[in-house]
Amino acid sequence: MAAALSLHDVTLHFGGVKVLQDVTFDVTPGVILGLVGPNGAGKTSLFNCISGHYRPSAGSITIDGTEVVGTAPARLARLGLARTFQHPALQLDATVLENVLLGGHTRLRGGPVSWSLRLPGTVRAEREIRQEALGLLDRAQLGWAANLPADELSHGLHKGVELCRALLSKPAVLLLDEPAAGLSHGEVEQLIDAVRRVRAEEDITVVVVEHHMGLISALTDRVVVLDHGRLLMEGTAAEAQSDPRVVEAYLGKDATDDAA
Ligand SMILES: Nc1ncnc2c1ncn2[C@@H]1O[C@H](COP(=O)(O)OP(=O)(O)OP(=O)(O)O)[C@@H](O)[C@H]1O
Repeated sequence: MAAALSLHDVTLHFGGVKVLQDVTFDVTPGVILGLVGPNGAGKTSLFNCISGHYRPSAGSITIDGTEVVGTAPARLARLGLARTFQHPALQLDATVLENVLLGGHTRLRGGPVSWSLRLPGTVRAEREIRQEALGLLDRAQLGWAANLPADELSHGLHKGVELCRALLSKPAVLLLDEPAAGLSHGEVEQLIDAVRRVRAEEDITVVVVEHHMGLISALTDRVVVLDHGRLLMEGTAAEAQSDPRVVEAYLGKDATDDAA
């Protein structure tokens, strides 16, 4: 079930450096939101605040009204948040399937003791989750790689495996951090299709950080533009691309003056 994500006055300081200042926006359930902005704007830092990897210096972040600031990433996963990383974080010596199965962990009831007792409910749930993992890999055209060590796959395929792992947790909110980085043109097209399919088949809210404006235009319902740690504008991708403030943030004031 897609969840609402709300940020209110999120501020992050590293020592004396203000990385994020009073960032406020809402993401409606079921929407794909793009988080864009020039290098160093604070996109990844904001992402890390949402996913619990950074703790904001001030402000509030809620998922369906529940405050999540200060909640550890593992607990956030149980609350329905999943993310991918700019540089896929896979266990390279484990198989592709084993990597995807890590995403199903949050769906198993009980804890290490009941899991190790191999109770019938645990065995049944594990079997179902394994079938779902194989189904996700098949749909991502990665079924052939299920039993290969992740190490043997390319960077582009690692991104696909990471997306399967995130989806196996059945997230209410999915965060994608630069999913197109390092992908070929064809791989970006496949990624766009994959996220569209997820959108059509799952009830899910997606936030995507991305520099690839083709992907942002193709996928997002709305975008939030950050610049120097502040929210610069919010609207559709087309509105953002024609907004003089956004053009100036990306290209610098001189370039916009030249174009005038
Ligand atoms: N752990 C950290 N300690 C100190 N400064 C940091 C840390 N992480 C990020 N910063 C600084 O915060 C600012 C925002 O960085 P961030 O990576 O969030 O930007 P970004 O918009 O994601 O950039 P890019 O598009 O290049 O990935 C930068 O000035 C960066 O140097």
